[in-house]
Amino acid sequence: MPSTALLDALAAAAAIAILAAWLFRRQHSSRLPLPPGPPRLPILGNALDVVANGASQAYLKMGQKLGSDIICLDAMGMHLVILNSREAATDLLEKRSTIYSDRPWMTMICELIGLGWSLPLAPYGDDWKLSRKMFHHELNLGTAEKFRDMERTEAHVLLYKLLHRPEEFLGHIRHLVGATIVRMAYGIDAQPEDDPYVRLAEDAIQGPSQAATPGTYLVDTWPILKHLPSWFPGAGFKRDAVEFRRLIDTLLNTPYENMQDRMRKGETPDCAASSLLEVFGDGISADANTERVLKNTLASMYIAGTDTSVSTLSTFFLAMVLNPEVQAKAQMELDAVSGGHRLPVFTDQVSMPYITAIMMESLRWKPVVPLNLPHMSTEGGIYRGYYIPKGSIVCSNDWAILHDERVYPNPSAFDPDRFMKDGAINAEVPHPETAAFGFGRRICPGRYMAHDMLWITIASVLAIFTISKEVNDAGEEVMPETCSLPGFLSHPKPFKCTIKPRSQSHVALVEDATN
Ligand code: HEM
Repeated sequence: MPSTALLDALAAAAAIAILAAWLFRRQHSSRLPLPPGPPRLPILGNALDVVANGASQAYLKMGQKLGSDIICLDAMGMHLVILNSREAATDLLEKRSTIYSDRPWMTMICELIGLGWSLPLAPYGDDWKLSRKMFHHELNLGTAEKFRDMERTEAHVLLYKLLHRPEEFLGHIRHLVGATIVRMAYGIDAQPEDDPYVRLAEDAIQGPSQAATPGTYLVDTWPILKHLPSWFPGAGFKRDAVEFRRLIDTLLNTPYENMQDRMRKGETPDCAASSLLEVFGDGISADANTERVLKNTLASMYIAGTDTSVSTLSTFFLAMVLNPEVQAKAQMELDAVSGGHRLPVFTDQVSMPYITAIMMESLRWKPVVPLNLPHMSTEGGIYRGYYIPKGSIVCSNDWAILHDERVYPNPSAFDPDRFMKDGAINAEVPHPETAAFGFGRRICPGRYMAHDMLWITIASVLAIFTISKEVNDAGEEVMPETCSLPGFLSHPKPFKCTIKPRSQSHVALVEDATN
């Protein structure tokens, strides 16, 4: 039986431990305020201030009203921290990336649809690290260049289609991006029209894109609903999840199996899959864990790379419709370099800074992810005297950063000249890629490939075509709407335009390149 003295000592030790824990909590949480936020209601806190659509602009206004570039909504225990300036985003997401690189777990998309394995949604852990290593191996600044030939070929296919069915330009852009990524990831040459792999990939990401938009599914707010049986009234989300999961599983497995079949037959497709199997496996397969991560990595290229690139290219077309003078200036640059006798090549980049500036401005003017993908903190931390609790959801407001008028004067104008100085890109103006692709350890690993795909497509389209307003039956020009569709990824509202080749000799250039 323990002695009284021992019991006293234990009680004293317990009291000291409790006091120390209390002091620690007090020091690290309650004593310091959260970053500023709107007034909090009892129980609900700021739950009613969380914005689903148009969030980036609403949070910027909220910050301006509160006089702070960092704000915090405390919604029933969930802390949502918005970083409205480049400085705050860099300080937290980059300089303190060891603790701001996790992702929140969204019940519908991560668990029920099962996409928690995909790189953009994966928790910050070993699978994520291995997958980033694979991405880096294939798509870093140097290696991404090996995919340039296929990007150029797909740009030529786009030119051919624009020549023959210009009114379907949005579908053609979608095909260009899908075909490039399927070719790059699995070495599958997509058919020019209605390719089954491109179609599969497009179908498969539709449901998850919808599910990633906050507020679409109640189960993300009340995860307990996931236990409802699928026949239960109101449990339609469970039936949706089964269908979405089936498509995602097909996307994960079918193109990979196609690539492996070809390798077993002795083919060596030149693609990310075979190169990764060479480095991380035995050339044809890898151990079960590595192969699982490898398949996830390849499918993540498609899941994360398509809608984002399609959105930027749609923005480019919209900007050309609205800014004929920008287009004319770009064509002067193109003609001065190529004499109008050939299509652009990647080595032209150095002598075509204005084309690069148009690409930069397309990323800035309507950023694809206006409110960046959420990062989650794995530890509590103090920033500028505010306490940011562990488990906070931290989003950089990329729209606010890219529309900061101190950096980009008259930010709502599409003006590539803002990046130019003395006929070259002005290194003093921050490149929009430094925010449009996110921050820190979670920064987009496909950014170099995206840059190349966008550049060659923009240069090729402007070399051959003039894009202008749609003309209606009465012969009047129709102004396109410039608003974006709702959703966490921003897409310009679909619009019509006129796309005409600049001359017969330009038509001939396309025909030569695609015959
Ligand atoms: C214009 C094109 C693109 C834009 C604007 C874009 C933008 C972004 C942004 C903002 C993020 C989130 C970064 C963060 O959390 O801080 C991201 C993540 C990601 N992007 Fe991109 N992206 C583009 C193209 C691509 C392409 C072509 C690929 C692949 C081939 C790709 C693969 C990924 C992946 C896998 C992630 C998740 C990274 C992680 O969570 O660790 N992206 N992208």
